[in-house]
Amino acid sequence: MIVGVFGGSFNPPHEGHRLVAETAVRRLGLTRIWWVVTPGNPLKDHGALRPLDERIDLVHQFASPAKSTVTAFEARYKVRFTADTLALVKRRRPDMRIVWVMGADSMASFHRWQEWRWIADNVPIAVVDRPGMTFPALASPFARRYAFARVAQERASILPYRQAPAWTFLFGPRNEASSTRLRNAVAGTS
Ligand SMILES: Nc1ncnc2c1ncn2[C@@H]1O[C@H](COP(=O)(O)OP(=O)(O)OP(=O)(O)O)[C@@H](O)[C@H]1O
Ligand SMILES: O=C(O)c1ccc[n+]([C@@H]2O[C@H](COP(=O)([O-])O)[C@@H](O)[C@H]2O)c1
Repeated sequence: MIVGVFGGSFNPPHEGHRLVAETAVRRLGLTRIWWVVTPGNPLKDHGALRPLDERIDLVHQFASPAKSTVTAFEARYKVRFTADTLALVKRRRPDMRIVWVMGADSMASFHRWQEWRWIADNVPIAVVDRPGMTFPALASPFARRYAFARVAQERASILPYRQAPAWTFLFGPRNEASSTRLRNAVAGTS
């Protein structure tokens, strides 16, 4: 079983998230993709964050792509940092191969995450391109420090079988959608 672990605020979910999930399933050959709805990104202001239950419902309505599982286990197990989330999954499900899935904007600031080197050293990572974020991601401290561990996107399907550190950057169709933009549109500020 090969699972893509795709964490997000999903505040609200949008087509960009769907593209990330579909891209990861197809190009990595995932058995399932878990949409892990965070109780709150440790680096973000939570002022505009909708309640967890509401975001889970929205992701459920939205995460129709085949092979999707929507989960709020971070809240259930009281973990918030991704390193703890991934350590928990590895401990509880040693039978599974996992890949951390994120967008290029997250890769650009990945070096600010708690224990980011532990994540990179222990879990293969797949990054999906995002408009405006290609260069910041590929010039990031993560990309530079782990340049030796990059897997060419043409070989992305071997990533789940590689010992970490291993990561790939998936170019391809991109989507402009953003939760901030959707929230601002609802609030009438854009
Ligand atoms: N349009 C997109 N293209 C590629 N990746 C995306 C896109 N939108 C979100 N992601 C990725 O999905 C994950 C969850 O993102 P998140 O829920 O923060 O959405 P967001 O649109 O970036 O939200 P916000 O505008 O509130 O910061 C992150 O890994 C992020 O990089
Ligand atoms: O662990 C961290 O330090 C950390 C810092 C920033 C973001 N994350 C995780 O990255 C995922 C995407 O977050 P977001 O808010 O951009 O959707 C989500 O699972 C967050 O918990 C994790």
